[in-house]
Amino acid sequence: MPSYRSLFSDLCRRGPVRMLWRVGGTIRGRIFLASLMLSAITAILGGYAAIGIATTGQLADKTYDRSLMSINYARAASADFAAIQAAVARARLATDPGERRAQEARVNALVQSFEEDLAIAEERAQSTRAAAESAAAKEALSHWLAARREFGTGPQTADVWQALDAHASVVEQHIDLLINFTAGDGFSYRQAARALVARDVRLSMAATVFAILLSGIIAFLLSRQIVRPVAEASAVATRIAAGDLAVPVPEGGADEFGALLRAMDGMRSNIRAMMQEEVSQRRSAQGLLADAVQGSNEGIVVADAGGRIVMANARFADLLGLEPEKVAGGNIADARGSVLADTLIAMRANGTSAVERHAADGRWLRISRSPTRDGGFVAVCSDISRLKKQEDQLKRSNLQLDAALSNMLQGLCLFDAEGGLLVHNRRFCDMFGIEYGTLHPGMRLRAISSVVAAGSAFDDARALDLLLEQEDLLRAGASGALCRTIRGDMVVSVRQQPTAEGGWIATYEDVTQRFEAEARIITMARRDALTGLANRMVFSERLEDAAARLENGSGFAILCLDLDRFKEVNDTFGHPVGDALLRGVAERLQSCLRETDLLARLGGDEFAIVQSGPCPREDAVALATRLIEMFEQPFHLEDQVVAVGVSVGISLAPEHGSDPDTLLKCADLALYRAKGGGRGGWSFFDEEMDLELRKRRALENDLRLAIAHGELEVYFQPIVNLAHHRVSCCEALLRWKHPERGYVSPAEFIPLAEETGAIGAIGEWVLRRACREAASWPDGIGVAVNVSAAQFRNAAVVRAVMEALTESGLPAYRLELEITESVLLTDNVATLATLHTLKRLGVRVAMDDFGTGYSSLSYLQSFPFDKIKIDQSFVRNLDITASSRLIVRSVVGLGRSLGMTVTAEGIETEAQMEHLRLEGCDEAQGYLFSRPVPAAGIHALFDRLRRQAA
Ligand SMILES: Nc1nc2c(ncn2[C@@H]2O[C@H](COP(=O)(O)O[C@H]3[C@@H](O)[C@H](n4cnc5c(=O)[nH]c(N)nc54)O[C@@H]3COP(=O)(O)O)[C@@H](O)[C@H]2O)c(=O)[nH]1
Repeated sequence: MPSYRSLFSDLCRRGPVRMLWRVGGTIRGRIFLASLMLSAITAILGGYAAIGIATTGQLADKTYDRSLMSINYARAASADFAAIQAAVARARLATDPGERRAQEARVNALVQSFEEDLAIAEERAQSTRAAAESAAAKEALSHWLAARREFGTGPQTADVWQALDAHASVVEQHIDLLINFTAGDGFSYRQAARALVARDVRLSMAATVFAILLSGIIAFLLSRQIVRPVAEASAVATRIAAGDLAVPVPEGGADEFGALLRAMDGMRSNIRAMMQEEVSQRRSAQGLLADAVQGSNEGIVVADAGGRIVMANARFADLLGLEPEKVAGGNIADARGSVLADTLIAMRANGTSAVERHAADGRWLRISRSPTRDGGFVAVCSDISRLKKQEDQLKRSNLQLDAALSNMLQGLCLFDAEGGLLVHNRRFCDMFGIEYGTLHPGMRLRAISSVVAAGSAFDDARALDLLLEQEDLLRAGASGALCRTIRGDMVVSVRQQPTAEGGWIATYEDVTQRFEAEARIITMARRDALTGLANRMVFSERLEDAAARLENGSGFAILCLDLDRFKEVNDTFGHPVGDALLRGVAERLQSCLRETDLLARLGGDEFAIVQSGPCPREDAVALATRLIEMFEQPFHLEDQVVAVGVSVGISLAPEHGSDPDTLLKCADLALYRAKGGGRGGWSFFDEEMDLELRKRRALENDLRLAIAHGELEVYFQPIVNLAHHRVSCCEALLRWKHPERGYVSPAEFIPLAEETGAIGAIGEWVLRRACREAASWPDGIGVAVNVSAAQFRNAAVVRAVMEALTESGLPAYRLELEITESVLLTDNVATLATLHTLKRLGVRVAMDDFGTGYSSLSYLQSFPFDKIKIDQSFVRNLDITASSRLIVRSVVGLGRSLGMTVTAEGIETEAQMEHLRLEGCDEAQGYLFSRPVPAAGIHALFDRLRRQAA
């Protein structure tokens, strides 16, 4: 229904008729209009009655209030006038002047009352004539009063009295007329009121009848508008509800019933569409079901009470061994002889619902049969041959699993998600001393513990503890491992892990042997395998402990020990003797110590002691002295008598520092000093060593940057063939020009580079430079490059050589590598392999500084060197010691016999050169020919030497 606001706006816009038409188009609008009309009629009737009552009231008021009041006052005025006349008469008759005055005053008061009463009577008078009479009465009174004053106190004659009476009667006449007129007016009003009431009664009755009639018509029209369509709609709805979806639905108007009927029509159409949809869905579902049944891998049959096949799919026909066409409409009994038909018949007879049958063709069939309400049955037949096969396999697997479980070396328990035992093996029972078979599936760990507590053959509380501990783990839902000792010394490792199904698998392994082995390994990891002493790790720990205790005021000393001549012993007598020596040394050292001291072997022939005590300095001196004395006696080892000494470096804490590393370094520096000061001595660390250490560090830093800063340069020193007086080769010698230090000797920085590892990069750089320069020299001149032992620690030297040759284009035979004994001292086997590789490349290898080491000769045996370089110390002493001359002769002879070139270093004089030439030395190198020169000057040098030779 439209809102009042919209109705009002419609009224304004479209006009009242169109608006009424619109409102009347709906039932609610019609009811609204009818109510409006009835209300209007009631209002009109009520209004009319109110107006009538008001008019009647006015008339009553005029009749009773005004007319009667006017009459009453007119009568009062008449009474006043009578009293005036009496008072005037008494005044006339009074003899007493006082009495007379009193009467006069009374006359005046009465006159005033008369005039007031008359005024009210005039005011309430309903007609002009009554008002005129009132005015006339007042005027007559004034005449009467004037006449009385005129006569005053004159003689009281009859004329006077008559005149006065005449005036008085005029007054009375007017008052009477006033009363009469007023009474007449009141009567007229009464009459008018009666007529009005009679008319209003008639009109009201007529209007009421009219209103009743109108209301009846409206009610009739409304009921016609509402009841009939409702009845029609109800009839249609009833028929639709009864399923008659073809019933015509009346069209209806624009009102609510029209909308209702249209909605019903829509509803009916929807129901019809839905029913059609459902029917089609059901049909398609039936189709799908039929397809599913036909396409099913299971044989499906529906038979009636007589065994007649109502429906069967192709698979059923196949399992029955018949053509599908022959099955449809046939009887199960017709197929007697087939396993399927016989089984179905038998199932019907004995009432079984599911069986499995092995057919003659080897197939396994599973047949399920359910009765139908009509006495028939539905049967489903599946070929379960593969399932059976899998079952067999599963059985076999289970047997194998059982066998595996029984033969497992580990105990095993499998628990489900609720903690109930699923599987366990014999080994578990054996480990816990219970009989196999006493545990049952579903048992929880607590119950298993109880079984163990009650019946374990070992009566071991720790086994019980282990299971209870495991139970805690299980309860916490945590996987983990426990390792406990049970049954005396059996170490059991329990591992508990979740399974994919939410359960747990626990394995129990006897790890006693492994445990012992690990314990041994742990001990070994902390012990030096050769001597049984503490190793570096234990030493470091003790050092840390001692350093941590420094705060309590307890100092300590570190003694670093190094054997003198150990390498010599090793090389001379072999490693077994060297090892035996080390064991003997360890024993002797240990025998000098107190229990609170710790002796460790740090590696090779290096030992160290942490000594704690109240007076570290004095104690350390005493100990160092004792240790050195201990070595005065030789060692008797495997039929060998070996004499070695020991040097001791000492640092003190906190005097020399509190940090373990610093203290160890200090002791090491002190050892260096002790060795430098002659073997078999001891030395304390001092600040000077520290200064040296700092200097060394600064040098290390500078050296690290030397290549990048372009401070390194390669010089070349010629090596001359003594037979032909020709330069056969040049030795590459590294030079470092430091911006502040000036030229730093290679004898100083090369060892440093070797210690810090910088020699790797520096050596490669020298190789490249040397090869590049040599490539520009005459073909017959080679280049010799020094290679440190440190460069042989890995195979990088081979790669570096190959790269240098490739980059420079220098043929390999023109490159000579000079190595010292120290190269072969380290890892002999690996180093020799590297040397052989280099030789296979075509590179020449020379043994440098020959004769200065202990084992030069033995090394000549182990590798086919191309050249031997006699150390310059022998050349220098040629003139001084016969031994030098002998050595030179021997080496030359040795080289010749081994087919090696022999070069003498450090030739400074003609005599030296001549001597060596006569001895048969092949080549010579030294200041006599030239000092090392920069690469830029080498060609000039070649020219000079060529000229000199010529
Ligand atoms: N691994 C590397 N070692 C190198 C390299 N460059 C040099 N060195 C080694 O440094 C040591 C000192 O070398 P240096 O100061 O260059 O001394 C060499 C010659 O200058 C010197 N020499 C040569 N002739 C004479 C002589 O007549 N008198 C005399 N007093 N000295 C002379 O001998 C040194 C050469 O010795 P050697 O190598 O044994 O042939 C030294 O050990 C160098 O090897 C480098 O690049 N890598």
